[in-house]
Amino acid sequence: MKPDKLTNGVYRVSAKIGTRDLFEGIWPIPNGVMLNTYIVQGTEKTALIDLVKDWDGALKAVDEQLSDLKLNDSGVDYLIINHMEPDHTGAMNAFVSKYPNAEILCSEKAVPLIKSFYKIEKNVRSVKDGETVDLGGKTLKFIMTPNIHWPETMMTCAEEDQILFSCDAFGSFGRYEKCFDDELTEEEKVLILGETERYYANIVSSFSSFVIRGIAKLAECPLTMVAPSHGVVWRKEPQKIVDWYLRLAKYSQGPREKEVTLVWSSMYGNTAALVPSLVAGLESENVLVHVIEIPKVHESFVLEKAWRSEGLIVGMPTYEYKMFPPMYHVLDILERSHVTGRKTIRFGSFGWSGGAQKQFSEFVESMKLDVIGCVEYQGAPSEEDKQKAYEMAKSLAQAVLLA
Ligand SMILES: Cc1cc2nc3c(=O)[nH]c(=O)nc-3n(C[C@H](O)[C@H](O)[C@H](O)COP(=O)(O)O)c2cc1C
Repeated sequence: MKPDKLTNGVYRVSAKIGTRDLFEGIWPIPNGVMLNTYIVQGTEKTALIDLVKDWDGALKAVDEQLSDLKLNDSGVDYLIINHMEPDHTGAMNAFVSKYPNAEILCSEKAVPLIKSFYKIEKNVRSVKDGETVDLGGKTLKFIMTPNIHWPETMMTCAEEDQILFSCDAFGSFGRYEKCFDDELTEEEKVLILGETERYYANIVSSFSSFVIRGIAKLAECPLTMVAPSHGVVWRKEPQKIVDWYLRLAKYSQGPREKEVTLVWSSMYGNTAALVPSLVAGLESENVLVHVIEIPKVHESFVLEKAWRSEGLIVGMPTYEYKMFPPMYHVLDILERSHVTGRKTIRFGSFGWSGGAQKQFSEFVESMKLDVIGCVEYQGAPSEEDKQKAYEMAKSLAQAVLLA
């Protein structure tokens, strides 16, 4: 791969990570993910913005592209660390060995993290909100954006070129052949829709209030490009990704999309037997439903759909006096990611005592779910249970449409 030129003196070097591993050790990446590093060359100084970790050949790939830019000869004066997560800093010790005189610029909160993660203290300097550094004809301005995604997070803006280096913010899952949004193939245009929403829901959603605050702060910066550390550079429509992230962040408060996520699990088919009636009830009101079976589908995809949906239907049987364990795990993930306030139905079968509903009630409280109703039955559902489920799903659909 060759470095991608954003504009004169500004480049991206990147690695395309394959599909084998999990992102953050938890989220599947069936379409891979990009790790992007940026270089800004002024007439006097050069800065490198965010690193990669040694993952699936990323270090070698990025190193080769840096050689292409002849950085090995001219050197690097500054390493800008926007965010300390190891996918952007893992190569820090290798960087320091290669460029021992470079100054590392980061937020105040990143300084102790650099020390604890990489044992590096020398040449580390914290910068303040709004502080700038002059590279000679190119000015980098630092904007503190805490908790998008860790507390130490900041963004860097190349002022003259109006390019925002946003690290995790405005990122997407997926590998893309070319660098820019206007170079996406038709297939990639479809891919990036889901992979941006899934990235947001999986990685960023619990920090949505900070995203809303951060985006308000960015209003002062005119943008011609948004350059995140995962995904593509948004050049044709830089505002599109900002507005899209704002919409995703606002799903935390509502209104959300007038859709329902129906997530279910079943050992022997008695809980599953109610799914067609629920789907029919929703479809009778023309409400889009995402039907997902657990644990066959990873919770990453449940979170993506549940994040955008106004309605939620959860079905699971009782298992050892509690919920069927895979569904407990899914609800735990939804709760941690702040999927709150959804209009909700719960359904499921039990054998003799029940117990799933009691445990589910704890999530109702912690997730502030707006419960429309519950259809729970012993063994197989009766025709009456199915009719009740149909009517309840219809009421849910009507409530979703009114939201
Ligand atoms: C390992 C196991 C544990 C179960 N524990 C309970 C229980 O504690 N209380 C209960 O009422 N039913 C219990 N059941 C019965 C199931 O809830 C019942 O078979 C139900 O119909 C299963 O729904 P499904 O067909 O959707 O899997 C258990 C079943 C299994 C296999």
